[in-house]
Amino acid sequence: MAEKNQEVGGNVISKSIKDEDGEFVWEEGPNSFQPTPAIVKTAHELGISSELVLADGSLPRFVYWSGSGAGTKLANLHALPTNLPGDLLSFNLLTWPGKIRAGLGAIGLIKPSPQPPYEESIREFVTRHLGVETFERVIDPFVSGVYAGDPDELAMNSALRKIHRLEGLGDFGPGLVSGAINRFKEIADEKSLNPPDPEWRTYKSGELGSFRRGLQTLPIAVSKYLGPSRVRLGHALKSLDREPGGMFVATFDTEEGEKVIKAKAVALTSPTKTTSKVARKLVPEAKRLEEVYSPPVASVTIAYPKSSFKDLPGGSPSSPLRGFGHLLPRKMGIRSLGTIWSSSLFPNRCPPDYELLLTYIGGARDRGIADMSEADIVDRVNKDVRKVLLKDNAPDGKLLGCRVWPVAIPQYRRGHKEILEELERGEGKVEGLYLGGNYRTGVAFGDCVGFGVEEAKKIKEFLKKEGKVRAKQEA
Ligand SMILES: Cc1cc2nc3c(=O)[nH]c(=O)nc-3n(C[C@H](O)[C@H](O)[C@H](O)COP(=O)(O)OP(=O)(O)OC[C@H]3O[C@@H](n4cnc5c(N)ncnc54)[C@H](O)[C@@H]3O)c2cc1C
Ligand SMILES: C=Cc1c2[nH]c(c1C)Cc1[nH]c(c(CCC(=O)O)c1C)Cc1[nH]c(c(C)c1CCC(=O)O)Cc1[nH]c(c(C)c1C=C)C2
Repeated sequence: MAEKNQEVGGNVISKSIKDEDGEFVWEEGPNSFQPTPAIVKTAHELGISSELVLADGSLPRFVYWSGSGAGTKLANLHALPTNLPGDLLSFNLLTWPGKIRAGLGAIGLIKPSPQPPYEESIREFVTRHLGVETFERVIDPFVSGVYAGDPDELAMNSALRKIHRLEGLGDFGPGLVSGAINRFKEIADEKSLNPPDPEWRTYKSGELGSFRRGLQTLPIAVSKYLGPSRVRLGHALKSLDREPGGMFVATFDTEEGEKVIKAKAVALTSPTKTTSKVARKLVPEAKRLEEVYSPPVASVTIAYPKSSFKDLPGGSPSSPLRGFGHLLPRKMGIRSLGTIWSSSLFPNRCPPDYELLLTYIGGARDRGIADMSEADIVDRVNKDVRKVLLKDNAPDGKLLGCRVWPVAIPQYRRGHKEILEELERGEGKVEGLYLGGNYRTGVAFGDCVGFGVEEAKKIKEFLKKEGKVRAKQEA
């Protein structure tokens, strides 16, 4: 394995410090994952199952919405429904007309207008099915909370493809609910065909995962398993060729100068910019990866004393935060995208007198974040957190980390599907080359792990076949 940086994990970076107040553990990239069989299996095989921590799936995801028709809620925080349809009665982020429009659209009693003859954006699809209000108050913040994206640019069939599929999946009507019922049946069938191994850590649907010392535990465990001789840090791939005999020739820039490594198979999981440059000699279609845009996002972690918090839904003075976090719809005019309530999600992330918050700011609709100084970003985040969660007289919090990701999350925009289809055709012509990475696998941490596990099986098969062919040739 070769990696440009001096540590493994890519954008999965977990940090900790101990100071006079106690210990703080935080994330500078992703904060959690939805558990999948591939993650719990990998954790089991690496011997880190006991490090897995699972957050209660019922912790609410809040949306901040003040004024214009929403019912009142403590601190203007509205919990998104987790139990359908039960939670819908108390769900007052939407007005009654908004709820009725969404409900009738979802069950197909308001027939959605036909799909347009071009790739639809998320805004177009959702508005067609569920109405404008659901888009602005629920889906707009959701898109921030997954892609830091622009719902006018993201293509529904690529960015939210599982939901997009529901449109054609239903047996009894055009609504998404009809499709969802069939999808639930498919999921149940898939589960019964591939039951989890009883030795793997079990999890319930809706729970969120991490590791006791943060997400980076997983890539660190992989690199320990491989051992130092097979993990080459500080190796920046600059070109990839192939010898006439079939061996790949990878050339790296390192601190000690240029190094060349030869291999029978190569899995290239670098971000689009690098893959586009390095792979295009062997796969000309990789040039199109230049078109994939990844906006800047900054992550800011600040700890505040528990006494600083307002009265919040589900909170108490000894435990003011109870939830996953809150998202900020663009209509609210608050610059930050949302805040993860890290210490409410996972245990021991900070000393008992504190709460730990991770705020993301920037994204496709706020590209200017890349040009701001860290001090200005932190100042903005502090003001935004104060507005939603803190008492007016709360003292400044303890800043733990601010990291600007200039190229954060690939946007699955219109045309993305076609770029990937071309890439797949090109890749298919170069035996032994495997292209991965979050521009292709899905952006979720779990998607990346799942794709990696499946690709590893293919590579193993390829090397086995290759070994047999060579042995035959040599005999
Ligand atoms: C701020 C942020 C928050 C997120 N939050 C979540 C979340 O809460 N939950 C979730 O599921 N997902 C989240 N994600 C998404 C998820 O973390 C990523 O999609 C996933 O981790 C990407 O993995 P990757 O291996 O494809 O890419 P990366 O992690 O970017 O890895 C690519 C690697 O390639 C290396 N590299 C680059 N160029 C070269 C070269 N020339 N030679 C050698 N190596 C090179 C890089 O150094 C890097 O290590 C978040 C992402 C970001 C940025
Ligand atoms: C506000 C910015 C961001 C926050 N998280 C991310 C960004 C850009 C990145 C991200 N978050 C999730 C995923 C994985 C998606 C998946 O398919 O599993 C990614 C790439 C998970 C996620 N986060 C939120 C939701 C609703 C989801 C989907 C799955 C789930 O419900 O768990 C909500 C959320 N994200 C952020 C905040 C502040 C937030 C608040 C409720 C931050």
